[in-house]
Amino acid sequence: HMKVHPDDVTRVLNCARGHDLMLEIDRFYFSPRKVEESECVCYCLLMFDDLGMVQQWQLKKDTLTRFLLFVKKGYRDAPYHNWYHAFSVFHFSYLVIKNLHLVERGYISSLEALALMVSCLCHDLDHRGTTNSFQMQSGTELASLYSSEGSVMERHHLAQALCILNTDGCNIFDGLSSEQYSRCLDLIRDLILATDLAHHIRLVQDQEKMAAEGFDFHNSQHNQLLLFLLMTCCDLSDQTKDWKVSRTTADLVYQEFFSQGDLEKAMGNAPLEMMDREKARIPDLQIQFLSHIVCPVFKILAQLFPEADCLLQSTLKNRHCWEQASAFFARRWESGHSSLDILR
Ligand SMILES: Cc1nc2ccc(C(=O)NCC(C)C)cc2n2c(-c3cc(OC(C)(C)C)ccc3Cl)nnc12
Ligand SMILES: [Mg+2]
Ligand SMILES: [Zn+2]
Repeated sequence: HMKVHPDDVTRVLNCARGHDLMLEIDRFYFSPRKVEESECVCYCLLMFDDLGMVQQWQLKKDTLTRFLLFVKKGYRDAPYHNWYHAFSVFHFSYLVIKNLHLVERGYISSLEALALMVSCLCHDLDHRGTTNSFQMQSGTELASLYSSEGSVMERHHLAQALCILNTDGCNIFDGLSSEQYSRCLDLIRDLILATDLAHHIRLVQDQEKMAAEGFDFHNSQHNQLLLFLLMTCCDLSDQTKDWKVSRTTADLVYQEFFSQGDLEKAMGNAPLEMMDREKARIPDLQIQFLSHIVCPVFKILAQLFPEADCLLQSTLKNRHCWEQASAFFARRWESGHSSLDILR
């Protein structure tokens, strides 16, 4: 099983001591993928501390450090679904909590903010770079464990998160009351399961209705819909950064998709066009993904929080870039070139 060396904990704690947050790390345009891998865990500590979470929830720094190191080790080196994805999703939860003043304004409780941050860190633990339908079609061991309930990968990510929390010296919630502890685990369960795309698609109309009506602080359903919306926004946050980040991320996602497509072909199954490196037209697929999934989500966020309008604008700008790339790509595609190198 995974192991974390005590020297690793000491090294991170020394790095965090007297270290102040990197300039502008708390701005929406900051890209967490710029942080050195060896400094990520230290920055997680600093972000928890910056939001007053360490103080408020009596988080012990060595326990939190050990937990973070286990989470980091719990990710595989898939092209996209790796530790850097988890770190960047976590960083975005820090950004929205801090910049939209979600707790001070009473949109979410401090416990919900803590659960959101921890869920972001753990939400894709031990991802293999393949989709839920791939698990089912190829009858993986995860499918045999979870396929009857659906959300196969998300149930595995949750199981891995609970396993780390139950590892000696990693229970960051041992300063919470038993009632707060069970509430926090319920939230983490709901939030990680909410990262299943199918779950999001079922909820998005209710989230749009909530944004149109205006957030009702006395409606617990609005509180829950907002938490799921925030989770999805964090999971998609690369698309709110500049074009280079947005395009690079798409590259990584399609590396995973095309590897899955190759596997499916080798198994005699026909992959989705999106997963078939011979057929997929990435710019057009990205225009669809941004139009149908990404921009609608950040439109809802911007309707609820005017400060978030810059995020919506970034996703629209990135979609425009893909539209220009698509026109250019179509011309090159016709003349036999197929890689994204033309966009470099
Ligand atoms: C750049 C980028 N392109 C993507 C292109 C297509 C798809 C895809 O699954 N299309 C299937 C059809 C039915 C829509 C996802 C993409 N994607 C994600 C992503 C989001 C996820 O789910 C949430 C977060 C709940 C939306 C889950 C998994 C992933 Cl990989 N993250 N970045 C990307
Ligand atoms: Mg996921
Ligand atoms: Zn994710």
